[in-house]
Amino acid sequence: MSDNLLDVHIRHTLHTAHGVLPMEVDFALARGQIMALTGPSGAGKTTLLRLIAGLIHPKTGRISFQNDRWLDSRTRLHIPAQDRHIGFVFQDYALFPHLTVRKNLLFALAKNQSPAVVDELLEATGLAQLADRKPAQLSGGQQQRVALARALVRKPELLLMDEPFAALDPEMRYQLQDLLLQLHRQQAFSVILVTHDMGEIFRLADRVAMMEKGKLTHFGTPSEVYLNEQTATDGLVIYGEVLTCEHHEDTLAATAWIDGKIRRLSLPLHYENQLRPGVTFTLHYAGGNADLRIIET
Ligand SMILES: Nc1ncnc2c1ncn2[C@@H]1O[C@H](COP(=O)(O)OP(=O)(O)OP(=O)(O)O)[C@@H](O)[C@H]1O
Repeated sequence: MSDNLLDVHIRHTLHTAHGVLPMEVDFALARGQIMALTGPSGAGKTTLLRLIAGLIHPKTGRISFQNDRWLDSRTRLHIPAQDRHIGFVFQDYALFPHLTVRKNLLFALAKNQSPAVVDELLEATGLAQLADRKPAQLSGGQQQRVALARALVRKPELLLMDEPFAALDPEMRYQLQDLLLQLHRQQAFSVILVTHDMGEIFRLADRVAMMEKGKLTHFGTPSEVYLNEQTATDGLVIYGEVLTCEHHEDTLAATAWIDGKIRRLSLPLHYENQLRPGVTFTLHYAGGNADLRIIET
């Protein structure tokens, strides 16, 4: 069996406000990986998700999933969306407003599938106490938990998420990212996640695909894609947000979002407990002495 879960080669035409734009996308996603799909508005990110899901037909292309072919324009093969093993999560939750949380999940069951999975997911997503409420009686974060649980009812091996946490406040976004990572560890599905949030990319993604005007311009790990300059910070007072932090021999190697760029910082080990991802800080770094102040988490 191939290590690639998903293999995508698509040629399509985007009909933009400024005219027709050719879309050309080729990439492979390995089993269990989380891929962030990012890039400016109108680049074609949502269209790519819809093409992978089978909701729209490309002009030409091939898509394989595990050992199955979902699409092959040469043989006119097009497996319909409902027969591709995919879960979907959108920014606006897209829940049925007239159904309770439990019924929203039950509605997603496949024919002959045991409803036991619904209770498992309600438990795993912390929704068991809210199962009899309707979506309007839930916060945005709770509604997105329901949407995530519902997307996992059929135990998909691929989850497509279109800016799923963008409408949530930072704390709720962080909680939902954690929940996604936890479910991902337990169930080992792969994810393609459209996001503009740099913290989210570094926190969640194994791979980043950057898209512009219908084409992938960069593909690689977050560090490969974003970290192409090292910064001398000696003597500077800087303000930033921690993205990652890990031991590197006898120092802490952190990446941080500073002045609209990703920077690499080398800091004394004793800051380890303070420098968690998501923390914002000021740092005065001079001659090997770093004076770090945490602003908020
Ligand atoms: N089915 C389609 N076929 C061809 N073109 C489309 C289709 N759907 C949308 N478009 C056009 O393709 C362009 C890209 O749209 P898309 O929604 O994929 O961008 P996006 O990168 O997701 O942007 P955003 O970040 O704003 O959501 C837009 O100009 C849009 O009008």
